[in-house]
Amino acid sequence: MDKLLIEGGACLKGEVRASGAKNAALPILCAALLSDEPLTLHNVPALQDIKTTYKLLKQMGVEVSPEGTNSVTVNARPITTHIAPYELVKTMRASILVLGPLVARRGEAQVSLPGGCAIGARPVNLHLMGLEAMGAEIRVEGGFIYAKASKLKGARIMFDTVTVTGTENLMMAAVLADGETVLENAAREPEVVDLARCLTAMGARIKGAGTTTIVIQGVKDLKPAEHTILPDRIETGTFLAGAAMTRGQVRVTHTDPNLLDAVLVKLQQAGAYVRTGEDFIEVDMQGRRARAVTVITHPHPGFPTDMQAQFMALNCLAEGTGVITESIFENRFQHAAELQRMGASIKLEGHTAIITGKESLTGAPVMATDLRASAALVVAALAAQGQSVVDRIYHLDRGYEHIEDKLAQLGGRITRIK
Ligand SMILES: CC(=O)N[C@H]1[C@@H](OP(=O)(O)OP(=O)(O)OC[C@H]2O[C@@H](n3ccc(=O)[nH]c3=O)[C@H](O)[C@@H]2O)O[C@H](CO)[C@@H](O)[C@@H]1O
Ligand SMILES: C=C(OP(=O)(O)O)C(=O)O
Repeated sequence: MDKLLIEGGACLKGEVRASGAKNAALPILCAALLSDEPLTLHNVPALQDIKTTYKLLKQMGVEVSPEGTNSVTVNARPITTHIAPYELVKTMRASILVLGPLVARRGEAQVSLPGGCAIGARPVNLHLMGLEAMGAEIRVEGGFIYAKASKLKGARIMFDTVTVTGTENLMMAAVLADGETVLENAAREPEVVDLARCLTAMGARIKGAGTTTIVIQGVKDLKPAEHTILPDRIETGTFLAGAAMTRGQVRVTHTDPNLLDAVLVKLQQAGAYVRTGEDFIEVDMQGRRARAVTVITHPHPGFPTDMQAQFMALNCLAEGTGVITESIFENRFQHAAELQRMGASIKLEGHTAIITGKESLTGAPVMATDLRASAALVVAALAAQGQSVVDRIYHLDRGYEHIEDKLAQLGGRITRIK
């Protein structure tokens, strides 16, 4: 299993390009299942989750070409099976996103309950409730979801919790349903909006994406389309947090500052000078130590839970005491114990972490427990004194494109050990 060897004491400086967003590319690849016409995508990040999705689609008979480049054409004219097997689905949360499209297009789906980051129970009851409201018969048995509907019907669906993939799954299912579907208390994440944009380019009729009410008028079929995946706001934020922790100056290009409002406010509160342009963000700490910040995670446009671990790492080195409250996932503080191994002072009280910043952290062997926890450990190790080995980085490879190359480009001393 690969590890990262990191020599600490870095001051991250320079320019780095943001990749396309994992959490937009994955649902959009699944959206290709809705159409028997080709979908060409650009800015697709080279990630393990993307490779897994290609495997999943290909075993359904879908053509994906050329693989391994940032532009790809997905052609789902043939769908030879409606089964998403456990071996492929177990590693990746987003694989649940084949459920809606398969039921809509094939009238049938058998999808293993999904894996992904172990940051909470992560049930899919709202996805299933929505499909049932649209007329599907659902049964969960032996770790699989079985769904059947000769033709989905438009429905009014009220989510009692904001769910990103739940909103995406039902939006996709509704695209080919009979009549109108209204999704209330829908997720407003930029990745939901990007999916809606792509579906619209494919001929879907969707209004309200980016608000809490999304209205979809079902259409009979879709047409060939082309779409560019939006920039990864979490990858962008990770590099910016890394700059703040290491007292450096980093410009992330090919990104969009409008996607990161809540994160940029916190970086400013931490004492960073933040400059933005149409497609770049620059954080400059001018060699100063960050101030601790208080963060509460919320659905978009609130502070993203996917940036929580990186800000905990930032607080570990900041001046003063910062409080971090995780309100989305019940088990998303696993990085705290690993940061403590590096000398951090963190007190956990239920959903809250109280962090008293230290002047420095010390390198240590640490274990990456989930994707963003891994990212937090990597940036903490870059800022720490001495050497760290970050183990179990397969999580990191699920969601960060060429992370060691990008961080090395910014002056980080980081090597992958095979
Ligand atoms: C592939 C992808 O896009 N992953 C993102 C997506 O995950 P994901 O879509 O899995 O997260 P959700 O938005 O669904 O989860 C939010 C909360 O709702 C709960 N819930 C969700 C569905 C459901 O049927 N029942 C239920 O109770 C979850 O347990 C969680 O407490 O949004 C999360 C929240 O921004 C991000 O951290 C993930 O990076
Ligand atoms: C939690 C995440 O991923 P997933 O939903 O794929 O587990 C993430 O991207 O931070």
